[in-house]
Amino acid sequence: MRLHRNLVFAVIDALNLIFNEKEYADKVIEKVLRYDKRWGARDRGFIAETTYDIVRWKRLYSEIAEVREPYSRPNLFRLFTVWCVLKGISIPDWKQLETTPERRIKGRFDELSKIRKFRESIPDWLDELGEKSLGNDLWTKEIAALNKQAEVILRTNTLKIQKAQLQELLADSEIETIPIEGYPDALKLKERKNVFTTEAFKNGFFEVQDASSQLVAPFLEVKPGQRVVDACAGAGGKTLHLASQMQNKGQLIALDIYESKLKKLKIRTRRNGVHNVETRAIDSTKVIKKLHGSADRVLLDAPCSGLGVIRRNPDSKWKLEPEFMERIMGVQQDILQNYSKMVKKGGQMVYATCSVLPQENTNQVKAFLDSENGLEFKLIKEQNIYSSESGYDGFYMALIKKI
Ligand SMILES: C[S@@+](CC[C@H](N)C(=O)[O-])C[C@H]1O[C@@H](n2cnc3c(N)ncnc32)[C@H](O)[C@@H]1O
Repeated sequence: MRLHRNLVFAVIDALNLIFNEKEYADKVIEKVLRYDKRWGARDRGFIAETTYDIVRWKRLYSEIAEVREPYSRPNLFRLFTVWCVLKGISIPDWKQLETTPERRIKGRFDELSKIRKFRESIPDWLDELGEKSLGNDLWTKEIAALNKQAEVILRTNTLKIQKAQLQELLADSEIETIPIEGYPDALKLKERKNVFTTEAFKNGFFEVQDASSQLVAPFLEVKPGQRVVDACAGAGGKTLHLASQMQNKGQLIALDIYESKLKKLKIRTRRNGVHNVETRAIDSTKVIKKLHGSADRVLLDAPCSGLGVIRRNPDSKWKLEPEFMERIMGVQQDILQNYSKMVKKGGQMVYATCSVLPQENTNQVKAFLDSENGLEFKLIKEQNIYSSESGYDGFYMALIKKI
């Protein structure tokens, strides 16, 4: 691979913003990709993937290069040099890239790879928490799986098109996909491509949604005509899936504490041809109280550590903090305690997270069921989805019935 100076400089700029200015990686990449309109798909792919790679392996590469935060520009180039050597890319003769002892980099890599927190490039506290929560064997496998680059998975919008038809349509735009067994609406891209510029996307024929996430809406067992509340709807990934499962019939109320996210959801409903969604921002406890005892189905896709989705958000490894974990677990229990009141007798709710930690998952459900508010509820089934077993994101979901 021949390295182009302006693309490498864009990567260094991106790393500076992510590591030193603490900006979000996805936003930074969007910004940096706007530098030059002439860059083609391969150039853009190089910038995005190289930046994500170095973010993912920040701790390992920093240890190898013996550099510390905040990173000076020469030190960011040192991280980049480590990336080149470990990828087997020959280092160009640029003044920014000093002659590097390749053998030393490879030697340090072999040595550090014996220790999980360096090999998997994770903070000490997170490695300790993972091992304590999942046990040594499962955590070792899981964190390795969570460090792999995520594939691009689409969910067919069955309100508009059937999967086979969508597959053909995408093939016409040179996007080859394969169905995934056990995930009825999913298509996996054979090769990473930008799907957002396709006519099929603009026409609302699909959404990009990880395979594990596609299991959540069906777990709630919604039926057309029901009243369904999606209580932590965000920008609506699962709301749209619920709407298609309800065949656009019935009432789907999408709630979130952020109006801005619900606005994005509205735009997506229009593209998807979804007509049965009503959004309401939770700006007081009244919003929930009004819905007490009224919903056939409630989805609690709770805010969480996001540990199950670090394949696609590798910078969250560096943003997560123990204090945040404590706080978010409090929010999760509040959500179970208060939002479960919206379920009517005989109705069902799903509590889900994109985390693999039992503290955020099965323990929260157990604490709820053991509490006074939980007395009228019964656990029907729960599922831990580990990335190391499924090959997709880590998730948890529990189906709970009000008796
Ligand atoms: C895991 S995300 C939801 C993702 C979304 N369901 C989807 O499929 O795209 C959790 C959401 O919960 C929202 N949230 C955080 N605290 C909340 C609360 N107390 N009540 C309702 N929503 C909350 C966040 O704004 C965030 O959008």
